[in-house]
Amino acid sequence: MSERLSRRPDEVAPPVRIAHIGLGNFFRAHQAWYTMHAADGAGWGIAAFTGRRPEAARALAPQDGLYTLVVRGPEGDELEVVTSVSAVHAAADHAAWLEYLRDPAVAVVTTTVTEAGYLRGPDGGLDVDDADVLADVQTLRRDPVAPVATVPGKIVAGLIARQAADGGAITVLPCDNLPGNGEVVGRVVRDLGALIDPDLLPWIDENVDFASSMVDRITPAVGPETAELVERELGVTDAAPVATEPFSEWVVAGRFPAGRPQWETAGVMLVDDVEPYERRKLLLLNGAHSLMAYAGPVLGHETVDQAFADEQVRTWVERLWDDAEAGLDVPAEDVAAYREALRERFSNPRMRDVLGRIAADGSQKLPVRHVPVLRAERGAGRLPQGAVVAVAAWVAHLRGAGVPVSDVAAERWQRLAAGDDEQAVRSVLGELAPDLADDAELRAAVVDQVRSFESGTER
Ligand SMILES: NC(=O)c1ccc[n+]([C@@H]2O[C@H](COP(=O)([O-])OP(=O)(O)OC[C@H]3O[C@@H](n4cnc5c(N)ncnc54)[C@H](O)[C@@H]3O)[C@@H](O)[C@H]2O)c1
Ligand SMILES: O=P(O)(O)OC[C@@H](O)[C@@H](O)[C@H](O)[C@H](O)CO
Repeated sequence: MSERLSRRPDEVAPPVRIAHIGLGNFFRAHQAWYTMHAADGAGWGIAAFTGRRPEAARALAPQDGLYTLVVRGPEGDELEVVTSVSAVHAAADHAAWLEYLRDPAVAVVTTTVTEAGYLRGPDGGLDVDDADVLADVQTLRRDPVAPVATVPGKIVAGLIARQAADGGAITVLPCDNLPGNGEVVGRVVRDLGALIDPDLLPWIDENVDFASSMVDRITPAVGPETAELVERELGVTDAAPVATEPFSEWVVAGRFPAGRPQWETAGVMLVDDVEPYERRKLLLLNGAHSLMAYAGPVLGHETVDQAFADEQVRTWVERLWDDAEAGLDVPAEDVAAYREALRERFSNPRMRDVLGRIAADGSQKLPVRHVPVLRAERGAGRLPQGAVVAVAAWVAHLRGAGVPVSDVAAERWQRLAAGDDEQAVRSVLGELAPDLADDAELRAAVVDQVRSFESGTER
């Protein structure tokens, strides 16, 4: 067995200036990589906390935060050891979290905790009925430095600690696939802050910059072959390697009052408004991903490249892209180039991006990836066939077709989708977008498609 990957005695970890929650694969393939490649990256270390379970921190701590990023091109792999993660902590290490947030040198908090991790209620604000949120409210009212469990709870606790320590201004930069992710975080943090201490809100308004970002780099779950490859190629044991694709984009809008790495020198686009980029990515890439995640397994496919090689699936995806294009505020030639890049990215056979990864938490994703297209196209009097297939495939998935359901709100949505298919489609559409449930032509198209998925007549 080879030696464990770790820093040599002369290799100093960069000083911590970023605190991150969600030590998953994507953070390690994306934000940590950009930070390392920034011209001033040697001055920007990241203290990364797991979101819930401690395993990722346990794997990375003996490696001093180092891990190998395997970039899987269609022809071969490139390996690189990422050095920007200076410290790793389990989610439960709340004292360490507060200490970083008190430190004026820490200028940015980033998050990758999935769409569900922000705990939004039906109106987009904090879900104040959620048991974990309620528990955090009680805890923080009792003792602002006591351990809390939710992401909004941790951010609020950190801001309370920073205010008390006079740590100064800071940026919170979410990196999850959510439109207006900065606004989303700003809202849940303020909602929670108001329940703990109304005096916190003016401090937040003055000192906290909620920045937004569009993030893009397809990063599949990691299998054992990745560690075997690292061992073979680099001659070290790495308990936490990550595999990703060559393509990468990060578009960021924020004020960064306490500073930030020179991310633009590593290819990050700093803009005033991320919305057009975000919309393009969510409707085209993520919309197609979700369509394939529900429809692909019904047709016998396990991975994105297998599904995309199926002529029927590809036709649906192209149709979905046609449907979405009308609602994009991006020049037509950019959309054409983006679609062409997606065709290549989805066809990369070496990624082995399993559809089950993408299928999780559809209840958080369809409202963002498909409902805007359904609304816009129905408003224009057209029937968007691609979005119809995506919704129908999700309904069939909730009813037992394809990969097993894994969703934070599985019980509620499976209940809505159960029983008579016409009623099921009406209920699911009504919950996704009440205005769409009254649309008989749309309902009929979705019902037809659900029936063909369930009867196997797609083949
Ligand atoms: N993987 C990708 O291709 C990709 C690309 C762009 C954006 N993203 C964004 O990154 C997120 C994470 O993807 P990943 O590939 O790193 O997944 P992952 O499974 O490797 O990591 C998920 C991370 O989220 C944390 N988490 C999950 N639920 C949480 C909760 N309720 N509260 C707190 N933390 C929670 C986990 O602890 C873990 O750290 C995605 O949901 C997406 O929004 C992923
Ligand atoms: O990460 P999620 O769960 O929001 O969505 C699943 C995929 O669509 C997503 O991870 C893409 O791979 C990613 O957004 C590409 O940048």
